[in-house]
Amino acid sequence: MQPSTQEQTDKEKQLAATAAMRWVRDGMVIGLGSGSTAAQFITLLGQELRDGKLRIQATATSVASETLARSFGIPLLEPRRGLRFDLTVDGADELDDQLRLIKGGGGALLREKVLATASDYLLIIADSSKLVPQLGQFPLPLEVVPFALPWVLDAVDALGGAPTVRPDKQNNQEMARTDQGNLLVDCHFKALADPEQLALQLQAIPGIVEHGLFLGLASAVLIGKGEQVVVRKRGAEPVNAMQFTELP
Ligand SMILES: O=C[C@H](O)[C@H](O)[C@H](O)COP(=O)(O)O
Repeated sequence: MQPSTQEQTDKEKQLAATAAMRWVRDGMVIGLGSGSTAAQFITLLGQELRDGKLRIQATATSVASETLARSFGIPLLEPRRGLRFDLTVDGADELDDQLRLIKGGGGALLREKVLATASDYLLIIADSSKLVPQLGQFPLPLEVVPFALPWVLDAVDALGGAPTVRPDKQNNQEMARTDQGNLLVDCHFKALADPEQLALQLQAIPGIVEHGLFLGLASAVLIGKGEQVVVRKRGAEPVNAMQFTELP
């Protein structure tokens, strides 16, 4: 029997997360991403740590990832000045061949961008459905301060973003809240002709704490496709992850 699309996607996520373990070195300080693919990576990392094969320290990008990391006894570092990460491993909702990303489908974009920016190496792990010719089919998430919501919606509408406020998963009548207590707005631009320009426009709107465009941040992307995992770097041909040698 052929595996379902969901089974295939899950397998590709698992393969990408497994390949990412090649990037991990003993003693590293690691940023832990959020979402289902990052959770696979945290699980593998936790298992190695439990088996005594690895000593690392980490900081998580969401309460959910922190809880998972704690369940394996991964030592967690609180935010502090000067803290940098040797490596952060995270998922993505969409990515293009220039390693531009849309993130925040799970609402964790703010902490994810903070850690991505404080990292020497951001490794993105994803299944093959995430690689697209042009960003924008996946709604672009914004984290928004509740007081500013009406004006943010007006401003995003004026940019053609057809914004919707994300409902809470458990209770559709309520609005979803981020780990910081802010709201999430999803923008339906459909196709992002100029992500860099859009990022500047969004940054200029008061009340938007962060947007889900991650531009120039990813060092490399690991994509599970079928039985293989390929590494993509900006301006380079994809390489099989097992043969890739430019590890951090
Ligand atoms: O806010 C969530 C994050 O940006 C995730 O990394 C992203 O949504 C991808 O999640 P998944 O690995 O579950 O597809």
